[in-house]
Amino acid sequence: MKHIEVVAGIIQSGGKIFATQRGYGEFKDGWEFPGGKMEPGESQKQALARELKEELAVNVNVADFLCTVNYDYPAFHLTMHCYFCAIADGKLPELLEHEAAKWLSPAELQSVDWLPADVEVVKALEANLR
Ligand SMILES: Nc1nc2c([nH]c(=O)n2[C@@H]2O[C@H](COP(=O)(O)OP(=O)(O)OP(=O)(O)O)[C@@H](O)[C@H]2O)c(=O)[nH]1
Repeated sequence: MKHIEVVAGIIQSGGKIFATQRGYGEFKDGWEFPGGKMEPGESQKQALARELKEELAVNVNVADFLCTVNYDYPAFHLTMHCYFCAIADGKLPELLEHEAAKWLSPAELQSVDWLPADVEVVKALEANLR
């Protein structure tokens, strides 16, 4: 089966977490942590900073590792590495590719319809924030 390796960012600001809604493709309308596929030669943290800049025009400092999740979708196996991120310069994300975004408090994390692979990430995040 096809294997996709992705890095995703849990952007934190003012005690809230940034969630984005996919605007296109098979998983359109699902909520996720922004990020994307690694390119050859990149570290996970370099890939994540690049993807967040491309998708959200945001400069982040990639901080602590949260978790790696593995999930079998019908068409591919996903490995996703998740890191906390802080906005580097105070400039908030802009939605260049996503259709919507929300800043969620820890208590609101279950209020959006996460992609299947993200359910595990949200559990790890809730445990980490507790
Ligand atoms: N970025 C990201 N992708 C996720 C998450 N959860 C999850 O299942 N995925 C899946 O991981 C796959 C790769 O993500 P991607 O951001 O590179 O998505 P994409 O297929 O639109 O790639 P593209 O930007 O190269 O067109 C997608 O199928 C996406 O649905 C998540 O929280 N963040």
